[in-house]
Amino acid sequence: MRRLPPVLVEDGCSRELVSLIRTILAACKEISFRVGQGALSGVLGSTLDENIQGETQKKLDVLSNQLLKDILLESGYVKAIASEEEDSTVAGNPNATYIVAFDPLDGSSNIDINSLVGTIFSIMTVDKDADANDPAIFLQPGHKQVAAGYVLYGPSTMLALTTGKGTRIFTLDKTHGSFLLTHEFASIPADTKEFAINASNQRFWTPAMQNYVADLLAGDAGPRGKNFNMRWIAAMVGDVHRVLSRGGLFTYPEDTKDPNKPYKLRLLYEANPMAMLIEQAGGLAHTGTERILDIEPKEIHQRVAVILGSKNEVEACLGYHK
Ligand SMILES: O=P(O)(O)OC[C@H]1O[C@](O)(COP(=O)(O)O)[C@@H](O)[C@@H]1O
Ligand SMILES: [Mg+2]
Ligand SMILES: [Mg+2]
Repeated sequence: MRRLPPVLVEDGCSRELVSLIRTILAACKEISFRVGQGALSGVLGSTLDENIQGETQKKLDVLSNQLLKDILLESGYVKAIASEEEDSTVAGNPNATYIVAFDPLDGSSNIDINSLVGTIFSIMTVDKDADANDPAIFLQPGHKQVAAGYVLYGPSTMLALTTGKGTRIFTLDKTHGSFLLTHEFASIPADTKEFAINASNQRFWTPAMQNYVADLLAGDAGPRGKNFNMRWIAAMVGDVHRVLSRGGLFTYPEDTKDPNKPYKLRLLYEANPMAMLIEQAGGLAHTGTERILDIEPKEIHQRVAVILGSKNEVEACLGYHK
């Protein structure tokens, strides 16, 4: 089986980009080890702190963030980083041209129940003379990402990665510490009978989403004429991995539960990298009104509605939003 670096070199990635991706993965291997140690790691449970978004930080959120931040800033490959767990961006090498946005640990509520979590990352470029201290360098639409990926810490540790030439899946060989190519090109089936949504928010959805899900639930007796199955892992990284593996529709739509927070998922380090991975595997990623990768971000922790997955099913869902 092929190791990651030669695969990236064959794709025409620069030496620097390959090194940057390997640097991110070095931190992810350490996170994988800590997650695998579970209760023995001493980092389960919450801290007494909240992040800038008002969410309680888990000890593993903080540790994962520190590992990624330290290794990236020390590497010299990045001009700046943006993280879910950092109030603002953090400057790195002023002469570098890469910037990285990441969700150090996605699915935090799963940590204490030994369920799926992962790390999501997005890599973009900036001018050499751009100001490393200016958060605005991150405000680029997702179609400008040069690479995006996630590492899923499950029964095995897997990497889904795209540099714009398809989406590949690697598995961490823990005996050697290498990511090996185990799925050359992910291809999401256009049709599906599976969807993922947090149904406890149903009464807060827009009428369009209420109608769409009602028709899915009506099954073969309803207008869709087929029965659907439902799954919810409560970690976007796990739900997206299922969609990449066997198709499906995943959505975290707009809701009115908290009038100050109509959307849950973050654009720069959740929606954008996942949208690139999904599109590169033949799927679609939309908000209901626009393609996720075309959104012009206004701030680094911006949230968006997300509807992604199997092409025909996402289009069916969008049909209700017209
Ligand atoms: O708690 P809910 O409503 O099921 O939301 C789950 C969603 O929240 C998230 O866990 C948010 O990510 P973080 O854990 O990084 O904050 C997504 O991964 C997931 O899809
Ligand atoms: Mg997350
Ligand atoms: Mg997180």
